[in-house]
Amino acid sequence: MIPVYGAPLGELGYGNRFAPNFAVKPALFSAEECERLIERFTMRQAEDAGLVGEVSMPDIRRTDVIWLKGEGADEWVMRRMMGFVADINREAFDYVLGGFDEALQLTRYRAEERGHYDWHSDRGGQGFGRFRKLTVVVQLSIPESYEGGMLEVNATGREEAMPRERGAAIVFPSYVLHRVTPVTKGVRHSLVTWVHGPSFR
Ligand SMILES: O=C(O)CCC(=O)C(=O)O
Ligand SMILES: [Fe+2]
Repeated sequence: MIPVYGAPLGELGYGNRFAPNFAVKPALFSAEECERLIERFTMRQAEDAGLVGEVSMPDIRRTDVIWLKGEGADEWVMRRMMGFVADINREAFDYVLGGFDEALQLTRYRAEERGHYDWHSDRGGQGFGRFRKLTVVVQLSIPESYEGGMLEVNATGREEAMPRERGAAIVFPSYVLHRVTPVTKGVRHSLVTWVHGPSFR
């Protein structure tokens, strides 16, 4: 049973006992796997598989990103995500999903630049951004190794802090507002995946 946070409402007649605002799966990735992904930032000059990008909208967002295509040496990451999303969607969200139409994002937030990402929704924008239905964030860093950098979601008009445990996956509908507060000490890393599909109906 996948733990689902956000009150289960019981059977209300729509065939979905949970319909959660978000869900959390502890330890989707092991400590070693998180470390392996974080290392990509130190190897980045040698990268040829991953696309490397800097994001410049510093008021809204101050992060470094590396894009993983989920192929070759990174295929295991995509496989883990696909299996997990299939399970959590079946158990909790029950959305009609199509696929993983964008690269996976490795994100780094550094205290020295007050790394952060202000309130936003992942839906909209261009291309496949309009078809995002679920967002999955994996906490890659050791919680004690950084301060600030809280992932918060606001699905109901109330801000809720997400767990920080290393390897935990947090899933929410991509339209839900969320943010990462400024990192004030150390570095926070995350892995972000979007799942796409046809419009809600
Ligand atoms: O790093 C995170 O926890 C969230 C990142 C995010 O919201 C995004 O890249 O859209
Ligand atoms: Fe986001």
